[in-house]
Amino acid sequence: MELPPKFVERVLRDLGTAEGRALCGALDAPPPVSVRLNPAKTGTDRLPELFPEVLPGGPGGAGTPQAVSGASVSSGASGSAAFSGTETPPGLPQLDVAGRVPWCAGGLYLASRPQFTFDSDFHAGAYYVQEASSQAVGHLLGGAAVRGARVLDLCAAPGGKTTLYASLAGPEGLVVANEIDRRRAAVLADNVRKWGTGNVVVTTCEPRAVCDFEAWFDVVAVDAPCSGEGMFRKDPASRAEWSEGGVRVCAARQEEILREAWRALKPGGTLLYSTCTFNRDEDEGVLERLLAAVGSEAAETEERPVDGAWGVVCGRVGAFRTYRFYPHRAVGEGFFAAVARKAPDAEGRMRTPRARRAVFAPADRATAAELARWTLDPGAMRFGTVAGSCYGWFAAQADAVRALSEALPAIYSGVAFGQVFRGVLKPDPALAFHTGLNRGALPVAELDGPTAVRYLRRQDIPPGELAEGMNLIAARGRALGFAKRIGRRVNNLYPNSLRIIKQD
Ligand SMILES: C[S@@+](CC[C@H](N)C(=O)[O-])C[C@H]1O[C@@H](n2cnc3c(N)ncnc32)[C@H](O)[C@@H]1O
Repeated sequence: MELPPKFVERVLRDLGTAEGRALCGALDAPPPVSVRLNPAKTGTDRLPELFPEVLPGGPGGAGTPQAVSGASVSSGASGSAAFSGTETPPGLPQLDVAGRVPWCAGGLYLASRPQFTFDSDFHAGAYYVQEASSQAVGHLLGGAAVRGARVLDLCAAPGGKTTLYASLAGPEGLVVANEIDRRRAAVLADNVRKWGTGNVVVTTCEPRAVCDFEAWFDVVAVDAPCSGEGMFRKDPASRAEWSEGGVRVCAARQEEILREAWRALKPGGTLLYSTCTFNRDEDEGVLERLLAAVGSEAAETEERPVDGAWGVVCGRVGAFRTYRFYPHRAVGEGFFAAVARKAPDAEGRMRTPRARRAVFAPADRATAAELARWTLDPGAMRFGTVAGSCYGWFAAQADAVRALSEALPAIYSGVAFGQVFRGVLKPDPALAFHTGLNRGALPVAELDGPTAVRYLRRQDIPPGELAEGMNLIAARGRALGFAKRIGRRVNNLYPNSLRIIKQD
């Protein structure tokens, strides 16, 4: 499928012939494959800080950016330790690593595309398959600055960025991941469960409804639905869907979403706007129109260091710093991101919408004691029940989760523990993925690779390694779910909705 002629015409006009041709050429080249490790499940946190100047052996190599007419290529701090890009991170021997994603700790380029479907670590939430440019959002938000923050991810499915924010926010923070499309929201909730951080609420509603939580969030991220020009390489079918009219429709929708996002942001909070498209109308144009609406003095600049070797094209729109990832310059798909802070003295009083219904009931003492047995840090959690199932939420944000869940359609929050019958927990599959699960609460059965795939297919597995009763099922030490042995029989409790159906 050819690139849309109108797109090519525009790119050559906007970027100049040489640059425009380089971009179009890159869109016809094979895409790099990248993943982002889950620090709570792979020990990435024990690796050195990862901003090398050159990607050793990375696909295409980061190279040194050339001058771009009409745009500045910033060179900021080049970061710290050099490391070998061929070094394999601990615990993931099956991934053939070709280099580090320089702007994201835990981001890895792979030398080839493995069959993720048959990798138990993929199902354990040990990593997320995420294109590299998108992984920059953590760095652009200031990385560690997100710890303990209340983050709204307004257009969140399938959850690539949500899981990154969840890792950064930690147990003191909270990520509200909203997705307007219910089916996509269900996939988002699955990915959130697998990531296992326990600090996410998944809602499914229009941006306006979430943003009625005015001046509530320290960070609002809008990864807007867009015309997807940056996906022309990874998803060639998207070329057929593109049109100039589509660009205009997207730009109008983005403007609306961004205005809502601004309402939800606390004065002093950070807004991150991103798209996977290249055109000005959906990128800089949307920011210009936001600033015209809210007043340019309502936004302040937040600077982020960008290493010249990354190949990112930096610019500005008023207070917004902008970052363009072109596939012929940076190793990743096309991506645009912009960051600014709402001025601390900007208008905005915190407003919490009224509860529509009571959702949570407190857990009684015996139930709470049983749930506490299953978690490593019960003191940090608050337990309750929702429609007869037990949940745990980190105490630091439990009141916020309650307020959100009572006013919005929330489809998942915190950690689903399961149901308690006669004082004993029948664990929910989500509890296996929770990084705070106390493995001392039950026997752990470690499966070999082929048996793990049988388990993930929800097929029968031999009772060999299992103790009588409930077992946590793991492969390579990473939890996948639960199974119950009754004599010679094993009840495979892996959820039907998650099971592998693909044939070898
Ligand atoms: C670029 S995708 C988000 C990708 C996601 N942030 C990630 O990293 O995995 C944009 C999302 O916006 C949603 N969307 C579509 N129309 C919308 C609207 N009018 N308001 C809010 N979100 C919308 C789409 O369903 C889609 O899931």
